[in-house]
Amino acid sequence: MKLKTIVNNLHNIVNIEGNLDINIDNIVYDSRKATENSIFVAIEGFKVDGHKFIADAVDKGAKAVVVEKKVNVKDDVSVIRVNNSRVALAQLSSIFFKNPSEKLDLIGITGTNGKTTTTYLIKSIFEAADRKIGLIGTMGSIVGNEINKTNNTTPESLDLQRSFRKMVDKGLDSCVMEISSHSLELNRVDFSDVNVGIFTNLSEDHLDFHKTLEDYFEAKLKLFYKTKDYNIVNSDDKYGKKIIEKIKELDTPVLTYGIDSKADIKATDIEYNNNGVRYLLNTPKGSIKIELNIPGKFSVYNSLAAAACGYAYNISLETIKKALERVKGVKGRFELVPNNRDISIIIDYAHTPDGFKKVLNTIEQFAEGRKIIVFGCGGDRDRTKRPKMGEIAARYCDLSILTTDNARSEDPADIVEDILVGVKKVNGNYKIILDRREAIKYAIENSKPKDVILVAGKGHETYQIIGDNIYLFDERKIILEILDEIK
Ligand SMILES: CC(=O)N[C@H]1[C@@H](OP(=O)(O)OP(=O)(O)OC[C@H]2O[C@@H](n3ccc(=O)[nH]c3=O)[C@H](O)[C@@H]2O)O[C@H](CO)[C@@H](O)[C@@H]1O[C@H](C)C(=O)N[C@@H](C)C(=O)N[C@H](CCC(=O)O)C(=O)O
Ligand SMILES: Nc1ncnc2c1ncn2[C@@H]1O[C@H](COP(=O)(O)OP(=O)(O)OP(=O)(O)O)[C@@H](O)[C@H]1O
Repeated sequence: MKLKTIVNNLHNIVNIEGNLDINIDNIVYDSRKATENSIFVAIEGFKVDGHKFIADAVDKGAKAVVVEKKVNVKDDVSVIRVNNSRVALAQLSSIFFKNPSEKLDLIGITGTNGKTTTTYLIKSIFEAADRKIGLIGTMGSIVGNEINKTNNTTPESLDLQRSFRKMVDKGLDSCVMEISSHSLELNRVDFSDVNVGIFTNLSEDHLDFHKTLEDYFEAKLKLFYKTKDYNIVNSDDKYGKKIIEKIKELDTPVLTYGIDSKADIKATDIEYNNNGVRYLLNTPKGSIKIELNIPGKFSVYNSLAAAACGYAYNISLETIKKALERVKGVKGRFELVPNNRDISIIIDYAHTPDGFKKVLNTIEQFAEGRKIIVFGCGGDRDRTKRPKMGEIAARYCDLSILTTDNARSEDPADIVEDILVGVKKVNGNYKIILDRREAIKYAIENSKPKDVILVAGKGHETYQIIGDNIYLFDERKIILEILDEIK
């Protein structure tokens, strides 16, 4: 594609120097990935300034650079100066890949908890309706049978547009994706043509990045001003109510869902058990019984959001029912590990105070024995949530075993100290075992029949990040190994 074709439509240009009549074969935002005839977009990041790597990108063959600052480059390199490199990257990428999101029904889900699960439920509903749908989120991107790991829950705009292009080329007609608050703040989904926006809930998380809960809310809110066809909002959630109030003047219609509030899509007659939930799904077009194979009230919410999305696309209630009922759960989300000790061992990705409350509430609905939790908190991430998670664990559980999560550059013992503040506040019963494998082993060895052990925080992840090293740590395999060792 000619550079001028890309640049002519670019917003926010401050200045252009150099030849635009050149061919561009690639766009990169990481100099290390620059190739012959590429455009390098220099981003001032949180850790380093991409402008420092312009010479590196040019050495590797970049013929144009997009910058925010004045720079000196070789004469044969074109320089496009813009107001905001991240926004420019999003637009360049969309143009370069020929606006692929316009050819997809794009459904974006935002919220603190439930995004991943809801994407999988929607995928199931669309597939049951014979739609061809791709998925992008924490567990990677799925295009047909191909699953690719992604660096972020919501990838950088360039990677996102490339995935959309792939979906269109492979004949998919829709895509469901998680839209993190970071991605909304950092313009990763700018120039993506979003049809439906879904809000699950909002509670404390990521306060290292957003600073206040209000900023976090404002970031999430942006999604609902981008959508064309529907906004689907949880009307039981305090922030969901705020969103409904704010967006009611927009042309995009709002569909609400909930259990306790007046909602368009509503669950009634709910019955919980340790394997799932039954409820009556009520919609403006009628009601139908749902038997979900994922336990907990939060699963009712996630399935209501997914059902509302199916409803928005005119998918029949029978199809929605069939699709929801065939989902057996998502890896690492309330995943039960089979054992013959008559205990329940649950692996769950809950890693926020709200996630903890929800998952422990669910356990309380069926637990007959003691409740034991094994968990740590991530290093180099929001520290404010550590004592809160400690307090919640100690309030709900008979024993909290404090251990290591992805400690990253922090000392695991320091992280545990932060958690301990909350545990001690409510005089919780605790034990510290920093080695996560040993912590899990202790929990299992010291359990009695009917006890419930929740191993929280890592969910689907199969590794542990300690310092700069990534160690293999597949919790489900490790639990099975331990069960074998101690049988
Ligand atoms: C805080 C944050 O969001 N950071 C994101 C940001 O990185 P950054 O701005 O810090 O980048 P940097 O390392 O300073 O580098 C600046 C620029 O120089 C470039 N560079 C760097 C080195 C070099 O040799 N050459 C070069 O060109 C880099 O490619 C980059 O373009 O831009 C990168 C590229 O898009 C992201 O991968 C990175 O996400 C990091 C990995 C991250 O941890 N993000 C988290 C906080 C995040 O976004 N999480 C949400 C999910 C949250 C949830 O719901 O759980 C998500 O959507 O993933
Ligand atoms: N609707 C919900 N409300 C509260 N907690 C939930 C909800 N859905 C799931 N959870 C809890 O949060 C954990 C994470 O769920 P899920 O991965 O679906 O959320 P997410 O929004 O994708 O989170 P992340 O982006 O951090 O992966 C689950 O394992 C469960 O314990």
